[in-house]
Amino acid sequence: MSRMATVNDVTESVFIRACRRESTPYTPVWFMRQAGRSLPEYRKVREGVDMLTACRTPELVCEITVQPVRRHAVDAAVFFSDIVVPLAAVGVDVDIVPGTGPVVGSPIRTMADVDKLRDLTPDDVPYITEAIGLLRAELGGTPLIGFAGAPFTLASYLVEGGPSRTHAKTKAMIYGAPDVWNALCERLTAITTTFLRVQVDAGAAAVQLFDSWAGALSLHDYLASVEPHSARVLTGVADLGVPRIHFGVGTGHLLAAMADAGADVVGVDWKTSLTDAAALVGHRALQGNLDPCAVFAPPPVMSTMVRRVLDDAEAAQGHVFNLGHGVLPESDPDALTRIVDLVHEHSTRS
Ligand SMILES: Cc1c2[nH]c(c1CCC(=O)O)Cc1[nH]c(c(CCC(=O)O)c1C)Cc1[nH]c(c(CCC(=O)O)c1C)Cc1[nH]c(c(C)c1CCC(=O)O)C2
Repeated sequence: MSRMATVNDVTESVFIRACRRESTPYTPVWFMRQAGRSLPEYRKVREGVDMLTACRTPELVCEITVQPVRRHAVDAAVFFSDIVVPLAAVGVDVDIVPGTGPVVGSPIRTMADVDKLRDLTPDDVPYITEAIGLLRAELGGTPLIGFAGAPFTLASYLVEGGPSRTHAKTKAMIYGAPDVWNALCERLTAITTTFLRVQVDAGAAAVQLFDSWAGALSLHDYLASVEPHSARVLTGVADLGVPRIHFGVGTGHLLAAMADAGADVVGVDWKTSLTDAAALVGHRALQGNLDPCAVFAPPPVMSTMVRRVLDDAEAAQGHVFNLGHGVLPESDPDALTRIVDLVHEHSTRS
């Protein structure tokens, strides 16, 4: 089968094969936030266009998504969008403030607030389908990763009203108003599931569920109040047959639970070694986990750090190389290109 595959068959690409834990000629690599402010060509096309407008402009989304593929020769593209795009599409008053992140005009605190949150339908996001259509033609054999925010990470922005270090108001809702919390997460689960399905239906070859802030929760709270909702999202897209990546930051204590939630690939930040992660997640591929600050290391040190991640990943069957979190805006893009080359060179199997 695979020998018959053409180079344009994304389902047989190195990235998708690694997600499925099949043999690959080398370790595939992409970077979270590879499209973004680290690239001068990104800053140029974003001039005078606010983030949410950019996300709703298919030609711009297509160009920005392809930029890092062109420049770094990464093994996958990640759809240029944001986790709050589906929330804005159902009428939530949310804006993305440069240097801050998502800010919500009327935070959700009560059941009446939750009741105002309506369901997403594919007709709410025609620009997503259109952008992915353009990308399929543009990307050829390079797989496109679609993504969405997991219920907890989305809820945190909605409840806090913006970014939060402690997630105090969100945890107060979990502890003090579990009925409101669960109702909110049920709505977000439906929105997120639809948003992922729209992306796969349009041609995304894999999906990543970002529960970026789940690491702020104890294992007990995660299992009791968050994991069931994320699991419903992941099982809600299982029939689509594309690899599902589940990622969070600071989740060393949650990796087994995040794998059990229904992930094919578990994303790991830089604080947990892939050797330790492999022991926790069982029969799943791993994604990660170079420190995003490795780009600031002198070249020989950076090279050693890349090798260490590849060595640690030998404990896992199936490895997608990535950073442990997103590309920092101040990263030198040439350092990112070097990382791609190093990963390919060091992992080439004869
Ligand atoms: C928590 C979260 C958000 N958005 C996202 C997450 C989960 C991933 C993570 O943990 O980093 C997801 C996201 N946001 C963006 C992508 C693009 C795809 C990629 O290249 O990875 C992805 C995957 C574009 C973006 N989303 C955002 C930018 C920067 C805005 C700009 O370039 O003007 C980009 C490229 C804005 C955004 N949106 C959000 C934040 C925290 C910020 C940064 C605010 C800032 O520092 O200015 C919320």
